[in-house]
Amino acid sequence: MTTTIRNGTIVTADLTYQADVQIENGVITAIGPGLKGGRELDATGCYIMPGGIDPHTHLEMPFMGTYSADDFESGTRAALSGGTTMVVDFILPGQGQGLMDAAKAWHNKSGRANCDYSYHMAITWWGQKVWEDMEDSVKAGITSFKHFMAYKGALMVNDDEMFSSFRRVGDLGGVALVHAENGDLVAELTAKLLAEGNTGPEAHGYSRPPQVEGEATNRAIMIADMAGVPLYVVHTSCEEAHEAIRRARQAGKRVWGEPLIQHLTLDESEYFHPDWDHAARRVMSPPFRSKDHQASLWAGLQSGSLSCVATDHCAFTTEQKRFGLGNFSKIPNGTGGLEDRLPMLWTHGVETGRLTMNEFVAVTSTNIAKILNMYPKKGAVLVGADADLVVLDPKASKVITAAGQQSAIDYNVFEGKEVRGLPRYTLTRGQVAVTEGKVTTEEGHGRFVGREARPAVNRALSTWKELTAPRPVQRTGVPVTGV
Ligand SMILES: NC(=O)NCCC(=O)O
Ligand SMILES: [Zn+2]
Ligand SMILES: [Zn+2]
Repeated sequence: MTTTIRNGTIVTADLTYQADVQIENGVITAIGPGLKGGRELDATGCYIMPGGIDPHTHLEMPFMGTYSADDFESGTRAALSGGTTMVVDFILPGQGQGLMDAAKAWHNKSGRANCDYSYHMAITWWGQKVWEDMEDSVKAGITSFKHFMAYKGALMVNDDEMFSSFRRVGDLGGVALVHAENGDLVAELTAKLLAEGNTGPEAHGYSRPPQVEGEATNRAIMIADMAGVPLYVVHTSCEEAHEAIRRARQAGKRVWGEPLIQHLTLDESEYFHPDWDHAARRVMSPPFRSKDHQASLWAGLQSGSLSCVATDHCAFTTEQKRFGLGNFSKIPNGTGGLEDRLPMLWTHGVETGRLTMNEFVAVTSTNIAKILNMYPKKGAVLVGADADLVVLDPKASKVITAAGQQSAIDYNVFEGKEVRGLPRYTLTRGQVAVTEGKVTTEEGHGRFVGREARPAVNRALSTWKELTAPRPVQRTGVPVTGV
């Protein structure tokens, strides 16, 4: 099956130029002027870009006594509808559960995916079995390992466990990920707020101030440095965390930060809304911050100290959010955004002049493809790359509404926002899944993308560690005192 995208402008992370793109059997086979043949898609006035890659989703995730409402079918349908052609979801082993056992459960769920997907493995407990399974995980193509420094009593791991795990990840050539919030302090602050009668969703933000994120981000960076492992910090939401990442990068450490589209465009005032449901629907961790923090995140994307824009798509219905009526700490944490990430970033990033089009591609697709070692199969418009593409129409606009979305939930945190930069077409491995808002996804079309370990970075880090490791000084002429 041949498809040709004609008359468009190709925009990648480093180039902008006019050319047609030809696709055979899901792969880009030719790029150049005057291509013809097969099914022809007109891209006049549009940009042909690598499809978005969302490195942070939780589809059908067991969490806080329930499951997130979007599964791999509705979640990836929402993704494609908004121009995202790949998601990376988190496998969450239960306490005492083997990593590969949990991976099997995730593979069972993801069989319904409409677009390609990959996984990060969460380290939710520590022991010999986990240490052993981590190698099997890497052999199975799951080479990034997430550590929750928050959610005490549930997913949280302690510093000693994190240090052991980070060293193992380093030895295996993987990447360590962290949810960086100080879980002990969050638990203390939560108990105090509840005891003082602060039970509403606005207290969620007070329970997780920027200091708990800044402290944990800095701690994770230092532990990763000692372990000799590259570190990816998920959902960086505030200047304190960004500052730690910026400083680490300037000092030569291999650290990346990931702001979310929600933190870039929504602020803490949402939690003070008089409607409890409105506020609770926006409860996520870290919480929305002040506009000063937003400015810091935008500056990070502009300067390159922050690398990827994700969603942390973890959507709960209003009914699920109401588990926390009378106690904010029981509101399931998470918001949606898969369908809206690209148009929101285009509108608030490219249209405002904060980002160039090429930077837009870098932070929505190419950077994470490189970090997770799947470039140029993903994240590229190159001959031989998978034809995961978005033909983005910069003039097409819509107003975001829950009624018009693919996600299974009954609201949208971006409700009422007007956006531009919509897909004229979204292609997943060459298959057209979206045509000007009409969604024609195929359940089960998505394939698992296994990733090789990336030992080069880790080898560089461990070579430096080895060179600078403590050594006894060999002295002469000093009397030996024996034991
Ligand atoms: N972010 C959030 O509130 N929910 C999803 C789980 C996580 O990433 O912490
Ligand atoms: Zn998290
Ligand atoms: Zn998450």
